[in-house]
Amino acid sequence: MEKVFHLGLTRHDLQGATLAIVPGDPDRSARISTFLDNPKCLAQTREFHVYSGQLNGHTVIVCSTGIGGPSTSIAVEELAQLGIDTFLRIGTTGAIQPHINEGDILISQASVRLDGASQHFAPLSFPAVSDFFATQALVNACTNLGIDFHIGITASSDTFYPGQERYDTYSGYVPKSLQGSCEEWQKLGVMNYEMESATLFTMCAALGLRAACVAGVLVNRTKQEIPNVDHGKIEKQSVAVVLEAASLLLN
Ligand SMILES: O=P(O)(O)O[C@H]1O[C@H](CO)[C@@H](O)[C@H]1O
Ligand SMILES: O=c1cc[nH]c(=O)[nH]1
Repeated sequence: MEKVFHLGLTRHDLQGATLAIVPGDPDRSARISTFLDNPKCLAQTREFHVYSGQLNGHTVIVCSTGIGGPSTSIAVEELAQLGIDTFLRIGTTGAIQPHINEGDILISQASVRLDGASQHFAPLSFPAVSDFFATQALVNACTNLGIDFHIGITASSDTFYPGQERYDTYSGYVPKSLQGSCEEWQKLGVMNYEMESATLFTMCAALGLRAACVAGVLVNRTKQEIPNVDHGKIEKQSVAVVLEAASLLLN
């Protein structure tokens, strides 16, 4: 059986799994796996930390994507070759609407394509839209767990600094084309910034795969730039949501 290029795994290793939970952070992969029965580390290569485990008797994969579209596209392409057709991203994010609080849960219905990788899958006129049923599962998961959430549009950028209009303390430089972009997204009702959903949604929609995205808010950028929150607490809630959504989709 053929191994895929980066993950170095075969279909046999995934034991028939069809659903993957995809965080950005490799360490989050390991933490999520501890909530599965019989967790097993399948691979740790570059930013891709891959685990398998059982959720209500179904095999589930957890695979970190690293930061940004290019590595996300590799993880998704290779997991799809191994039999995965459903991708649930669990991330962290920065809110840009004043009514969204730190610690809130955001579900991305669709994303503004501020990335480059998605254009390798479909032209910019093609929407970065989540899968309706996978997103509905995230909504139902929040309802079942009694967790409040916001659902809406996410701006998904290749860069953390200029693409999210951050004026860093080194150069303070954001190119003209991105100056004022945050205010524009705010006016258009965009909830937040993160860095993978545009690639994930576009490529999955283009390739006939299902994708959804949930994120915990680390910072509200209308109030401050540097997070001052308990990351563990925020992660705990979003992990609970993604695991419940995975259970709903698998049953
Ligand atoms: O916490 P993760 O899943 O990595 O998500 C967010 O955090 C990273 C930036 O700090 C980007 O990957 C962004 O999308
Ligand atoms: O503001 C933020 C916070 C987390 N991740 C992002 O991409 N942006």
